[in-house]
Amino acid sequence: MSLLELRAVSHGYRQGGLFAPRTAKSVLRDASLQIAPGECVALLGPTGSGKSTLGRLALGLERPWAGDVRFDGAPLHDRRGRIAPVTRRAIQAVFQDPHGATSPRLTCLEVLAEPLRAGSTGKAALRDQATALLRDVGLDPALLDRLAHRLSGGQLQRLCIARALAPAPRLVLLDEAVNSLDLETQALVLGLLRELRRRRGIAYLFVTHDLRLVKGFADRCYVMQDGQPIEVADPFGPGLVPPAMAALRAAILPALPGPRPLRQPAAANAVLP
Ligand SMILES: Nc1ncnc2c1ncn2[C@@H]1O[C@H](COP(=O)(O)OP(=O)(O)OP(=O)(O)O)[C@@H](O)[C@H]1O
Repeated sequence: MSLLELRAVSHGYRQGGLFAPRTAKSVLRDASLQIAPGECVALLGPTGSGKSTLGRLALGLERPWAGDVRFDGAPLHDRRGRIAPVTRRAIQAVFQDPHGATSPRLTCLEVLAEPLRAGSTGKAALRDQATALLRDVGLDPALLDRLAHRLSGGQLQRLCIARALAPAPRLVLLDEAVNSLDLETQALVLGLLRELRRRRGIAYLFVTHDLRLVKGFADRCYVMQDGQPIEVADPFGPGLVPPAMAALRAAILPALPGPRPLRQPAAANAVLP
């Protein structure tokens, strides 16, 4: 059984307002996608193709115009439009900008306290759990009382990962979660996410526009094409791929650009037309 399933989902946004006619912008059309427990699924696509929209539907932040979003075999929202607390805790997210996702006024402990508070009693127990979470993401527990915004970008993103882990989720949406990091930190954080998945059996929906990040990280891969996620069996192989995937491949620059063909020098005695 799928952990997360989107079945023939259509969604978009109302546009216009006071001085412009109200219209509907369609973003997802008959979109379907499944993630099994413990699976890492990449969702690729160019900017504006609807990846984050699909992610927000998976988190239950928005409800689709049509179709179903199901978690663990049951509708994500009940008939009154609410999400069960246990499901809410089971689906967490890490976004691109760790500074925007944390308050500059909070210490690392306070950032972690909110998701931990629901499950733990007493200050000492909370501190112990926060310490364990920092260790899990490779951060020194001595940072616990430091203001979160005094951390480096890579450290702060690790703290956001720790916060997402706090409610023991079964699915984590990684929405461009490593894209703002430098290449070396990207590799370290991807390694950490891979290790956490192995240890905790978490499933990931890995949203990115960077095809290079998918290799060796995701089990399966979808690309957004005309409002639908299309599964691509081998994004790096020689077979045919959807045009959106071909464009993402073409966007990857060679690591070391090859030598350019030399121009033929004009002959000294060339006859000009
Ligand atoms: N709240 C909103 N109101 C109106 N339009 C929106 C809203 N959110 C997204 N859109 C529009 O929906 C389309 C898809 O946006 P979305 O953010 O899902 O794409 P994306 O593939 O995640 O892009 P990016 O890689 O740039 O984040 C875009 O045209 C965007 O302008």
